[in-house]
Amino acid sequence: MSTAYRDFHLQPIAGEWREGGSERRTTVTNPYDGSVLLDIRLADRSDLDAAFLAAEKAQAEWAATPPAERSALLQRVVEIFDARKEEIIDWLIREAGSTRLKANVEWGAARGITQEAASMPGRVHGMTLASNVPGKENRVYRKPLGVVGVISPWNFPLHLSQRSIAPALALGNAVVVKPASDTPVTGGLLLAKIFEEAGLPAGLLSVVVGAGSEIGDAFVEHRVPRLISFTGSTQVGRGIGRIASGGEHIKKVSLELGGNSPFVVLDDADLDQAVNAAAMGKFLHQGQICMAINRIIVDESRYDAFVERFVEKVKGLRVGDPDEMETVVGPIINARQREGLEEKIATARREGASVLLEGEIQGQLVPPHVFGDVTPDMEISREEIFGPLVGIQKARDEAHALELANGTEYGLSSAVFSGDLARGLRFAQGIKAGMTHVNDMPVNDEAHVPFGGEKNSGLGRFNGDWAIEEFTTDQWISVQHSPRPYPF
Ligand SMILES: NC(=O)C1=CN([C@@H]2O[C@H](COP(=O)(O)OP(=O)(O)OC[C@H]3O[C@@H](n4cnc5c(N)ncnc54)[C@H](O)[C@@H]3O)[C@@H](O)[C@H]2O)C=CC1
Ligand SMILES: O=C(O)c1ccc(O)c(O)c1
Repeated sequence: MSTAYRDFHLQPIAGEWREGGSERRTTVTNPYDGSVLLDIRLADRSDLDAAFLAAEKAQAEWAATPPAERSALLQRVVEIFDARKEEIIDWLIREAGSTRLKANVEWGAARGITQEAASMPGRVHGMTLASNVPGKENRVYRKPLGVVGVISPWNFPLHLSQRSIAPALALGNAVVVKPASDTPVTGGLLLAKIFEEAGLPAGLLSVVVGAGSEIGDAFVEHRVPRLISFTGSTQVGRGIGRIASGGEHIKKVSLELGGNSPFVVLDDADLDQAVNAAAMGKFLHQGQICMAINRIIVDESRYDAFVERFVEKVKGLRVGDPDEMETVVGPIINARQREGLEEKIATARREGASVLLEGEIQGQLVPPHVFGDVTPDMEISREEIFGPLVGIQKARDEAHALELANGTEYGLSSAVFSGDLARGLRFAQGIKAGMTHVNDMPVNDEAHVPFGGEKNSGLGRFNGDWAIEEFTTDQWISVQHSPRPYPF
């Protein structure tokens, strides 16, 4: 059994593990018990420069590596995920406040996208196209972008970094990652250790642990990255989109942003199935998932029955120590997020929502709160909650339910329950979102299926062929086989 990884106070920058150069340090704590996990000196702009320049230097040789060699390396990463599963899960519990249940889900998602990425090197294809110019042959070469900058959030830190890192490397790119300050280990440092153990050549993967406010803009503005793959809030994503597409060094940008998932229960839904899906889709990871249910919309004919069964189900959810298998609702990641949830609870009450379920907040543990008689203009409907709170709205009929479902700036994930699958599919096709699930919760992600949002939930798609599109680019090369006559 390999010894557990250590020295996470150091960062893998330009092929060496070293202390950051900033004057600033950050202390990473366990959100459940407040214990200090590590103290790390942050990276500064010179670290950022070194990381990007080393990536640029190493990338050309990596891109020329035979696809089978790149696939084999990703396969070794999968094997290390298996060998170190308990170590990875333990870090997700201690650093990200994941329940053991969620940590297993996240380990599986990150392993799954790594396995999918291992198949990508052999799936890249160019094409030849006939030409209208006599004697010309048109060739389209599909090439890696070069260096990819990845910025990831704290909620599913391992998977939301890996779903960019693994495909980008598999396709011949080099990568520099900036994880969220709350989760530097599971958001990047742990993955760097795994790729290093798998034999990834030095310089191809750097992790810069720094405050978004200190190195964030410099990261996006830098000359080297050809794509910024960002996952995070819509607010931050807007700024990144502006710099990437409008700064001195224009580059591609992929934005996976906030969500406000509607969970619609039509009048012919199986209520028990809907209640179970709603509980899981709302309270997994204490609701800190971009796809999590943000609004429950129930046909008024089923509202009372749904509320009664849902509240009864949620009352039984275990809140507490994330390390225990039975725990469903663990800690909120930090004080700022918890305070935001306290404000959302107060605002829901002030705006007239009825309290169907509440509980005492203890430390970072916020028990499930359920509000009834919610209207679309209330903050708890309009804004992303990102916590274990939910409001339930009444729909007059199917058309009103669809109007409510589409009535926000977001369009990431969504769900609809109906006893008639054709009806459910028709309803789903009317929802303006990147992802919709009929008779299931909106929290779904499969490594070969396109993941992403519409409207203010972002731009681009992850997974499968969509990742190949995202992390490569086309070059048209024409070959003039016979002299071309020009008019002058
Ligand atoms: N669409 C999706 O797939 C997902 C979206 N999210 C969204 O992320 C949010 C929660 O995660 P947070 O980490 O709090 O989001 P955030 O937007 O505050 O931070 C995300 C990342 O951006 C970095 N950052 C902050 N300011 C920056 C700047 N000026 N330049 C460059 N980087 C900067 C942060 O350090 C972090 O690494 C929620 O809104 C959630 O909906 C979270 C997970 C997945
Ligand atoms: O955005 C998220 O929170 C999130 C969580 C889990 C996933 O598998 C995913 O693709 C996104």
